[in-house]
Amino acid sequence: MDTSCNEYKEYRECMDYLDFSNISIFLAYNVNVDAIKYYTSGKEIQNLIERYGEDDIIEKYNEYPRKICNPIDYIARLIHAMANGKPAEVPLLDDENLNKWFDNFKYDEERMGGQVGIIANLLSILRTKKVIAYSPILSKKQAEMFVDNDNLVYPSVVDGNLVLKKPIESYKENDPLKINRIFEYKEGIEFKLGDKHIITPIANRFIVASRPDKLRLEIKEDLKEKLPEIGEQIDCAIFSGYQGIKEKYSDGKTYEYYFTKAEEDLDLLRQKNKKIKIHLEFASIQNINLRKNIINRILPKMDCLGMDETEVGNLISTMGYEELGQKIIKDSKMEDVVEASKIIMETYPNLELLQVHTLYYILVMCKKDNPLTTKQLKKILELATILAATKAKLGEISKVSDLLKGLTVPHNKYNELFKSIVDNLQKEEKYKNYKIVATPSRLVDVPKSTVGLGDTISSGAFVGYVSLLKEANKK
Ligand SMILES: Nc1ncnc2c1ncn2[C@@H]1O[C@H](COP(=O)(O)O)[C@@H](O)[C@H]1O
Ligand SMILES: O=P(O)(O)OC[C@H]1O[C@](O)(COP(=O)(O)O)[C@@H](O)[C@@H]1O
Ligand SMILES: [Mg+2]
Repeated sequence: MDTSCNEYKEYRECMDYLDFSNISIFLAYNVNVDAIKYYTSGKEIQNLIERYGEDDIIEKYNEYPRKICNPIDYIARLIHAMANGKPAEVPLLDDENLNKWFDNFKYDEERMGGQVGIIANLLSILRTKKVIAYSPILSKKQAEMFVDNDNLVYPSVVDGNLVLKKPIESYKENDPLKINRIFEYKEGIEFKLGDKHIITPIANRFIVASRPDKLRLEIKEDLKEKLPEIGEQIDCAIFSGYQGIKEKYSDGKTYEYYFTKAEEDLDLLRQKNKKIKIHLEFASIQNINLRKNIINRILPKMDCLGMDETEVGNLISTMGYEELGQKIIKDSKMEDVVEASKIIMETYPNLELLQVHTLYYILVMCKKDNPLTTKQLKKILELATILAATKAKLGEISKVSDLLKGLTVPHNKYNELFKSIVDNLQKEEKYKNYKIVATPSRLVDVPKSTVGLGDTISSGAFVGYVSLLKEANKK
């Protein structure tokens, strides 16, 4: 490559911001296999509609099922997602026949999935000092999907001692495998439902998330005792996957039990190291009761929060701001997202950084006295857009130099507009105690895939933040 070209200079500058070699991180809880099917034309959707009956699908479409209990629920929610072009994830009933029905699709590829799986591989490739990735189950196939680097380890307890070994040396022969089905669709796919003529407005993904009864979102007792020791070895942590908690399990345990455990995990991790920064990656949580529990019990223990536009809309609606939430889900206007962010930060003063990624912009809000400058925050967001564009283009980021591909994707056309919105908001009296920083996305027109882009953005921005904070605190 010509090292005197602008692209290379930008790449070098980006690399200066991408020095994660001073950061050790703990990740919990969700890892799975993403089985991905690409819908490339409306014909397949039209066939599904004909096969399962248009009237029944329309009825379900209007009902808006929050759990997939049969093929019609699936088709109805898939159509919703495709019509809006918004990211969506719906849990699947844990039922053998339904799983068999989903197995009948021809999946185009299998990939590492789940916030922990995606983030662990990314941060390992980006040369983070140490990545300790935990999930309650680790089968051989799952372990093989982790990148085989020395900086990526899985925690176990052997003879009463904490042992950090590569995932491939840590799997358990009888552990089950969790598979989520991902339905990716392109922009411009056309089909009809009743009198609706649907054209997908943008490429996006619809996730059918498995919720096996056997999988419990928790850190097993022996390892839990070691959390204070893990805490001493890390600078930060990302917790995710709470959307996988079920209200009730076959042995009578309930969500209350698992949320209590989850709260304990966070306290234990911080027990001997109060400086750790902890990020929550929010997700699509269909069940309102579970969403409330995540908000009321987990959010107050977090330092940083990351979410997409639908998730911020759902979060703020659940906090009682229904109208604002609906507006954000529909239009994702920056002014509304900033208003919601302020409400969230005021309600949860423990939050020092809030990050929202939308199709057209990525935004952070923090308190005015945050030690990082606006310029530094902007650079972190810039890095996040390059990571997202690279993954959107290639499907996977396999090496640092792949980021050159992301750099060739220009910012979208709303750069000046976003800049003036942020400048105006920042002048408003009500935001005088906050820093608001935004950058336009580098939108890939025809992405290879979109699943995992949010995890990529959030982890890149969060670790970039912690890394710069660590440097700033040294001075
Ligand atoms: N086609 C795309 N090119 C670049 N970046 C994209 C593209 N589509 C989506 N994005 C970004 O990824 C997040 C998705 O976040 P989720 O948490 O996975 O919903 C989106 O907000 C864009 O910033
Ligand atoms: O809720 P679950 O079953 O843990 O699954 C989370 C899903 O979200 C993902 O982590 C992707 O998230 P994003 O697209 O928001 O980055 C998938 O890989 C995974 O299938
Ligand atoms: Mg996401």
